[in-house]
Amino acid sequence: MFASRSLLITGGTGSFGNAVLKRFLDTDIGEIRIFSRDEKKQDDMRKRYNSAKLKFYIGDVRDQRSVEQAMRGVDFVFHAAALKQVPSCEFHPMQAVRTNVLGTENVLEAAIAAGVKRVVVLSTDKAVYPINAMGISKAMMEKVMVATSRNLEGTGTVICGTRYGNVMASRGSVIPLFVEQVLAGKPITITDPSMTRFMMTLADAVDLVLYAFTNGNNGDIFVQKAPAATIETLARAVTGLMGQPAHPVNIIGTRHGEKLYEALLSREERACAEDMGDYFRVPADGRDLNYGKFVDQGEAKLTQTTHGEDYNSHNTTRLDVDGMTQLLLKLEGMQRIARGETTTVEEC
Ligand SMILES: O=c1ccn([C@@H]2O[C@H](COP(=O)(O)OP(=O)(O)O[C@H]3O[C@H](CO)[C@H](O)[C@H](O)[C@H]3O)[C@@H](O)[C@H]2O)c(=O)[nH]1
Repeated sequence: MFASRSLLITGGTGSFGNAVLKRFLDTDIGEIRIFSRDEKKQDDMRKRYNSAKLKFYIGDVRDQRSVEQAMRGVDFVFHAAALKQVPSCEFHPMQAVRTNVLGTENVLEAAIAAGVKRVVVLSTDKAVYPINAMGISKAMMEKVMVATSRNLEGTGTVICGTRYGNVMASRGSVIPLFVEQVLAGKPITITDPSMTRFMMTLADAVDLVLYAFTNGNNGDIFVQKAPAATIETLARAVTGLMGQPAHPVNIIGTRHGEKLYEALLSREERACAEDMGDYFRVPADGRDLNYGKFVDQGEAKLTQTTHGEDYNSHNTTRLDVDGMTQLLLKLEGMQRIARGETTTVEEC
């Protein structure tokens, strides 16, 4: 399937890029291009993988020329470059617009011009009913992807997207923080014990992108059906695994820009989504530039949304402490923590 093909990963030095790489390096893929701003991380990757298939491109999705240069001769693109931190986007919303919205436009335009066959853009549950600048910019990114996809007839390029929830133990996230707090003998800081989050492993995130890559039509957005847990359950599972079930807890309150629960599908999308087993597919709501569906045509399916529910971390399968513990044990870092062999749990 990939024989002699070229794959470009924007933001490829991050944990997602590394996880995708590991999946692809042993296939018959011709080359994998890592595109990012970070020369130090690129150098680390070059040494770590020591593979002739890997090619490194210093650039920024904001810089159209750097994107165009990296795109020449590419067959497939995974667009992971983004500003993902809620607080920094909240303070610098235009930076989120530049990277997440305009940067995505640059990537899509360059991909179409270079005749790339398939592009998958990565989004987040925070783009659904967004309340913070990171989520709003990702929601706009999705709109740019869908609008661009309507114009692709005759180009041979297919672009689609994925949304995922919290990737467990990603850098700077709550699981490594809880582990650190337990090891330092400090109380665990819980925002709101009843807050829920979808729980996905990095491997799940890669599977989802590969599913979209294989099955996506123009403008589709894919989400994975994922379980969720309350933060209280998560904290209990972490402390239990570390042999400290009675570790003290400090309730600190909800942080700015944060929701009680996240949604992977809005009510309106859920009414139109196709159930693909482990995944939902949200098709683009118009395949051409006829605005009728937005102006003077209705759709019976959408009427259901009056009564329907979104797909969110409060109404999906709920993990109890045992279930959460089993999921945590899928992470190698967490297995080592449970055995007392290491002090760091971060993925990659
Ligand atoms: O000290 C803390 C910190 C966090 N939390 C809670 O733990 C959950 C997860 O928090 P994270 O900071 O791990 O994750 P966020 O949901 O805030 O956002 C994360 O997931 C996003 C995707 O949805 C982006 O990838 C983002 O960069 C990443 O930080 C939240 O309910 C939060 O309230 C606590 O209880 N105590």
